[in-house]
Amino acid sequence: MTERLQGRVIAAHGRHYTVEIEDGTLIKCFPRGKKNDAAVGDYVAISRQGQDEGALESILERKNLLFRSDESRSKQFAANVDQLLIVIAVEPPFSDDLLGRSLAGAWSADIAPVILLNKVDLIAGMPAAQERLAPFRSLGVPIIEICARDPVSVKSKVLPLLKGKTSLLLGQSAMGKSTLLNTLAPMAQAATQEHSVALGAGRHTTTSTRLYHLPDGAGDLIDSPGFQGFGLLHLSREEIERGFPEFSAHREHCRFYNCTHQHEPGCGVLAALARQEINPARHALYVRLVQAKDDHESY
Ligand SMILES: Nc1nc2c(ncn2[C@@H]2O[C@H](COP(=O)(O)OP(=O)(O)OP(=O)(O)O)[C@@H](O)[C@H]2O)c(=O)[nH]1
Ligand SMILES: [Zn+2]
Repeated sequence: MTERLQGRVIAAHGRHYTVEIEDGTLIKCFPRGKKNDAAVGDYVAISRQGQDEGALESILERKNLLFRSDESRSKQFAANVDQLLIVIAVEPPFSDDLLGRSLAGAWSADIAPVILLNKVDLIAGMPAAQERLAPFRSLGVPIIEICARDPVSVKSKVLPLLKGKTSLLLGQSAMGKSTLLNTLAPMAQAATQEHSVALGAGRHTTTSTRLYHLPDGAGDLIDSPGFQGFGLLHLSREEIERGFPEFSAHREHCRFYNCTHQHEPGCGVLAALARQEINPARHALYVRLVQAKDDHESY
């Protein structure tokens, strides 16, 4: 007898998925057919076969789907995300490019980004970090200062943001993402190590994407491996443009309806750039993303 159920994908390991059903039971599911390409966070219909195995029958409608990319391809990795938490640190220096890409990726998928500035106990580095964050602050992105090692700081500043939401945690290596996750969800620690690779000296790094429930119903958190890109190659130019909300008021002044804001005469965005109302680094990132997409498509 097979039983039809619905659940949520909480982990993906190559060809099989861990699906959590309503009563909390974890069911190991294999996709039926080839096109059931589910991502962590997906709500799915399954048919249970035995106590803890089943087949993934279909993916229920998604609110959004995020991709990650390397040089050669984009791969979907998280679905139904309400909020993107981007962990950066006072030290080592974070990448402006990656931060800008993460923000563009979030906005293009209609996800609210929040920057978590970690290691604020390293006070000597604070002025420089604040200066580098100024352009992002002026875009209106909330910047929360934390010390991931300190449970008091994490509980008072991060927990309130998470209630009732699925948040995706993203961070370059060494920013303190694992430390934050372990402070937020102590039970996640064991799981992290189980799904991780030892790097020597007892250090572990995340190798697969996983959804954790925070204690006391505080929210759901998706952790993913350190990232190089934010899967922006699959976006259309219009979607990339949505990743730059500060362009939208100026775009209305473009002479051509299909203006790409790179070289066109009468471009409202370029005019705003010339008046220093748009940050040059942000416009340069936009151009890089559009050109990378064009190169990718003609490849
Ligand atoms: N001073 C200080 N150091 C911290 C803080 N949070 C994390 N660290 C240290 O920063 C280093 C990197 O932290 P991790 O949590 O391993 O970083 P990660 O971002 O998960 O990095 P990967 O595992 O490479 O993905 C470790 O040595 C931590 O002890 C903090 O709030 N203050
Ligand atoms: Zn334009």
